[in-house]
Amino acid sequence: MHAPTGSVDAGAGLRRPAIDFRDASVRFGDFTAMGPVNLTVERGEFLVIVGPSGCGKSTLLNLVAGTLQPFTGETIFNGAPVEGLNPAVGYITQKNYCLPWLTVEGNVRLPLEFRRFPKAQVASLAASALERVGLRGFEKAYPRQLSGGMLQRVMIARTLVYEPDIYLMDEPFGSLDALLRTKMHDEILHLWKDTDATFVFVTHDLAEAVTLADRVVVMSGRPGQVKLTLDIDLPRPRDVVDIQSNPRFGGYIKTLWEALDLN
Ligand SMILES: Nc1ncnc2c1ncn2[C@@H]1O[C@H](COP(=O)(O)OP(=O)(O)OP(=O)(O)O)[C@@H](O)[C@H]1O
Repeated sequence: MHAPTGSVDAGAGLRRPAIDFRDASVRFGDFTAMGPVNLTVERGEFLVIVGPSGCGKSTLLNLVAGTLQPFTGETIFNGAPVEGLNPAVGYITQKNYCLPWLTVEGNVRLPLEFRRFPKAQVASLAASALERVGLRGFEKAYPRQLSGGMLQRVMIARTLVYEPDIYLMDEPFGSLDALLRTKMHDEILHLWKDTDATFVFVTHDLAEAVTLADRVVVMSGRPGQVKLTLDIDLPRPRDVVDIQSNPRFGGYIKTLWEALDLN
């Protein structure tokens, strides 16, 4: 489903951004949960969002997925407003949404079967997705037989298998231990490098944000608005351990911490 990176808007001669939030706000009843937000996400960008609990980070992702509609403004995705569920989105959270009665392979095949891919293609794409996340040999295992990290890899395989234009990741590694999380950072950076897709990643972990991001957005308290956007000018490809000793790493964390202003 990837549009080629570097694709050109024939009319304007401009590259279209992946997402453009224009004065987007969300209400639940009388209560404004988020916004208004104005934010552009470039194609192929790795954008990380941080902000206090309840400020509307997941809500922002839900606008892109089309599971919510804005109360004011609009969400433009690949040049058109999001109306209804957005099939070009891959959504990964920390929850395990594997179907327990299906094998690992059965879970990874699901999105392709929903999309009515030809049978032969389903088998080969599922095999290659499982290979990419290091789960070859576990095709016939059931979710209950897997560790937390392996389950998270199944969720990633189940997403990358249909090549979404955009990965929405809502604290995907929040439930993993620190060592495994570091390993997953390495894997996610490889995945990002190997695709043309855009990544929007929500976290509460500032080191995770700086390790992964091209740009970090700090949201204010509820109703969350964009308080700061910070370019992370650290070299790529990144070694997820070595990068932490880069002299700029700590400075970025301090800037983000001060912008969060949680006191
Ligand atoms: N379906 C809903 N109905 C009513 N209120 C909601 C609904 N979904 C979210 N909210 C409220 O909207 C606000 C923003 O929620 P959201 O989950 O987007 O925040 P968040 O920044 O992702 O939070 P956290 O960091 O704790 O995950 C919260 O106050 C939440 O309680």
